[in-house]
Amino acid sequence: MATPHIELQDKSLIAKTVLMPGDPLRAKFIAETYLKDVVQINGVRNMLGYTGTYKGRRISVMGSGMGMPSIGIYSYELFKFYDVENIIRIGSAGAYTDKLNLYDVVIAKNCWSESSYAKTMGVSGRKKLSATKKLNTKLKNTAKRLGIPMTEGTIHSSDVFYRINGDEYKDIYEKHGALCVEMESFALFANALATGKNAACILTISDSLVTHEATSAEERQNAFTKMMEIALNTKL
Ligand SMILES: O=P(O)(O)O[C@H]1O[C@H](CO)[C@@H](O)[C@H]1O
Ligand SMILES: O=c1cc[nH]c(=O)[nH]1
Repeated sequence: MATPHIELQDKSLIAKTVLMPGDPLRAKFIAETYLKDVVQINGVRNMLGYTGTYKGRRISVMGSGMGMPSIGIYSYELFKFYDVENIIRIGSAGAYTDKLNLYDVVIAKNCWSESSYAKTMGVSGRKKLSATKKLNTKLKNTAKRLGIPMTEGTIHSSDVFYRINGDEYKDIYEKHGALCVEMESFALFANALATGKNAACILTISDSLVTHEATSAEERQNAFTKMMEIALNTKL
């Protein structure tokens, strides 16, 4: 059974755990760099997805696209129609505090958003949704074992990348405690709630709204390997 956005008929070809970067080419990089015995599981709209093995365990990796409507579609189809149990988003984020530097790794304890996604879906009227605690615990243990420092906290899931008021982040940092901004976790966490599945989000700082430092497009695609290795080395 295929869905409108995932062409795969045989759902057994998708692993129970899916790593989900926004960028489909980051998914391709992970498959080519880390996985063995790789098969492509999706190519619809170029939203590349792969299943392979990592240290003998089956794992899938698939792009989500940018923004909540996009990850909302892919993660719902994976949870609801392909029997996926765990989705770990591995994304890039802009820092809201000078305590975070480029390439630092952040794990979302929860995310705050202005988005109406959870309400529209009928899942929650709340503006702050949590990651699945048991997933976060395992991811944090892996990071510790690998010696990779990881900051846990609230993140901001935004509907807008280019805001007219470039200082708005200061209020969001102060009022909601959001350490950094990305654009998908709120919808992913809402879909996990809607389907009774598990979701987490690990991010690499790609730029800073405070210092205006930034990484290149190529680095965002291929160089954020610490978060990939934390997710890949976590047994679920
Ligand atoms: O690097 P990814 O995972 O795409 O994540 C971040 O990058 C994109 C914006 O450049 C948004 O999707 C945001 O959430
Ligand atoms: O959503 C995002 C992702 C990275 N950097 C930002 O400033 N925003």
